[in-house]
Amino acid sequence: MTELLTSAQMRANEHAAIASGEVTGLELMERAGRGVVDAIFEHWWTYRQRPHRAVILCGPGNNGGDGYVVARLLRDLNWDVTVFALGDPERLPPDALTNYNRWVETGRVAPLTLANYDAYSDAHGPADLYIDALFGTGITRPVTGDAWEVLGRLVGMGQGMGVGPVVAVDAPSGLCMDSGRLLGAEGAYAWGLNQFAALTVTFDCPKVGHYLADGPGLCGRLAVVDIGIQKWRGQYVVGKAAQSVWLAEMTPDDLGARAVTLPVKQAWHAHHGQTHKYSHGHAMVVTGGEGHTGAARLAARGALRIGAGLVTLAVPGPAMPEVAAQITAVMMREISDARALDTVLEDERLNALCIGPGLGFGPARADLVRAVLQAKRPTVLDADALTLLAEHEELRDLLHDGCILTPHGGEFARLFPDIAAKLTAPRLPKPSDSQSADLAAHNAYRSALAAQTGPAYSKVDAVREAAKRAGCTVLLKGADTVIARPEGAAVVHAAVYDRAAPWLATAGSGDVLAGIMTGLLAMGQTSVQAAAGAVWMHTECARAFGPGLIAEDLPEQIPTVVKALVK
Ligand SMILES: NC(=O)C1=CN([C@@H]2O[C@H](COP(=O)(O)OP(=O)(O)OC[C@H]3O[C@@H](n4cnc5c(N)ncnc54)[C@H](O)[C@@H]3O)[C@@H](O)[C@H]2O)[C@@H](O)CC1
Ligand SMILES: [K+]
Repeated sequence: MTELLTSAQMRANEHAAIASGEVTGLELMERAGRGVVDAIFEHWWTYRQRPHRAVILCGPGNNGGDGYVVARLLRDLNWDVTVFALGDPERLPPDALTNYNRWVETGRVAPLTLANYDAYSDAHGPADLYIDALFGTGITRPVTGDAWEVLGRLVGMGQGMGVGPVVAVDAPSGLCMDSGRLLGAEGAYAWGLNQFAALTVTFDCPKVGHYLADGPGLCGRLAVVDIGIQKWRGQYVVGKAAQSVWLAEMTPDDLGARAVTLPVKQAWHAHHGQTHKYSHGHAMVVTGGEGHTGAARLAARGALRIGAGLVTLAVPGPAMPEVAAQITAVMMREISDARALDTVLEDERLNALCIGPGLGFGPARADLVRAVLQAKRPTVLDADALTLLAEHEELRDLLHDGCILTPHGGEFARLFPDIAAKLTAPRLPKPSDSQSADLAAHNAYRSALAAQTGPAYSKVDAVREAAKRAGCTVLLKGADTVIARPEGAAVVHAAVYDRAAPWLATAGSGDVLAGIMTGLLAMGQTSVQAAAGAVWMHTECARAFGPGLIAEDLPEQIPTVVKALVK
């Protein structure tokens, strides 16, 4: 799996590399700048054919330093390059200053002001390429003033004829690379979340913020450039597992994805190498009442298709005919109440449980959740079970290490309202109209904005906090799904960039996900393996099917995806 780094981890890697004496900061900056140019040429072959006109925005730190390297390399290829610099270039850090000095030997730099930028644009019209090298991992507070306004001018670039795209160096400026949240809430830039960079070129490893929240929308596409510092990765080992964030991913030739796909592979091979159906586990999915069994049936199908040896639906008596009419390989047991469920769960061979899809509400359903939790098996709690957990504190007290909670945003907010509030709160609320109209109030807002420092609270922070409180694995769904353990290990699964599958948002899709996860638990995977493997498989199935997908199609794609995986 690919590790996703935070800004602090990236800085630590860079320091370790430079401290080793094997490489200098200046060399790293040169590699970074060259990597950006190479990535641009790889994405737009026309730029390789003849020189074009570029506008480069350079910031006050090393991200700006990368920008000066790019400026020089493009100019060496006879490009017409205009650089706007934020702040006093003489105060740049040493490596960036060296590259600034090299650039000004022959190039020019204009101060980055809105007036200068607009005057240039009026005189020359749109450029062929815009490079945002204002801020990278060193961003500590919202971008304000003219720099923010000029970033707003870049929104939508690349979308008209003859208007060049934006390439972001390391990240779109203002993006918090730990949370994927744009620091700063108002203005054209903040509203152009899906129309900013066409390409973002980052270094060594992708960062967490490239995959969460606003990150993918702002970044456009993501290219990762190797600057030769892999061997210093992970020098920040104190409490490493608890700080690490991994990307759940997989391409056929992507060995990095093994940790996620291996559970699926191992389980699959084990499935074929052994003969007894009980050795592949026995999953039980609890259904809702009459007319509400579809969701649990979908989950059961997912569990069976992924490879659980046996899958049984626990069904209330009156719903038995309805279920019987619609299942074949899945079995069913009558469970009229919690006592009956207790009795059935005395069978230790039932080694993974799923409750919630279509379950319904009320005391009798809460009792079923209690029975499931008291059985202390690896358990997926989804949908209505999550709402019941939110309503009943005594049920939450029964959560154990083998549980996986799989909330979507709304369910998460019901379960962990205070944590959800931190996640959704703007770092500063938008000013009211009257505040905006009042200059003094507006300026006060501006200074409060500028005074905010540090990375924004992220979805990873939130899910880690929730997992710690719940004492079990928590998976918060979304285009950016985050899975976290109580001790802090986290996996991000992002159905973004090349893996976007918006048609996965269809009724019953979550039920299948819960079922695949339960199947993997039955097959002996740990909760993180099962959660990460299931969410990856779920998206792959959607991608394999394509648009037009309905939830029933998902389990039926599993064999195709697994076949490709184990080939
Ligand atoms: N870490 C690494 O291994 C490498 C980093 N490189 C580049 O260096 C960048 C990081 O450089 P820095 O740490 O200098 O950080 P940045 O260049 O991202 O920005 C830091 C500067 O901006 C100021 N600043 C932060 N927020 C601001 C705001 N809202 N308004 C105005 N000023 C603000 C800081 O006070 C500081 O002067 C990376 O993003 C990358 O582009 C590359 O050169 C190569 C290697
Ligand atoms: K940038």
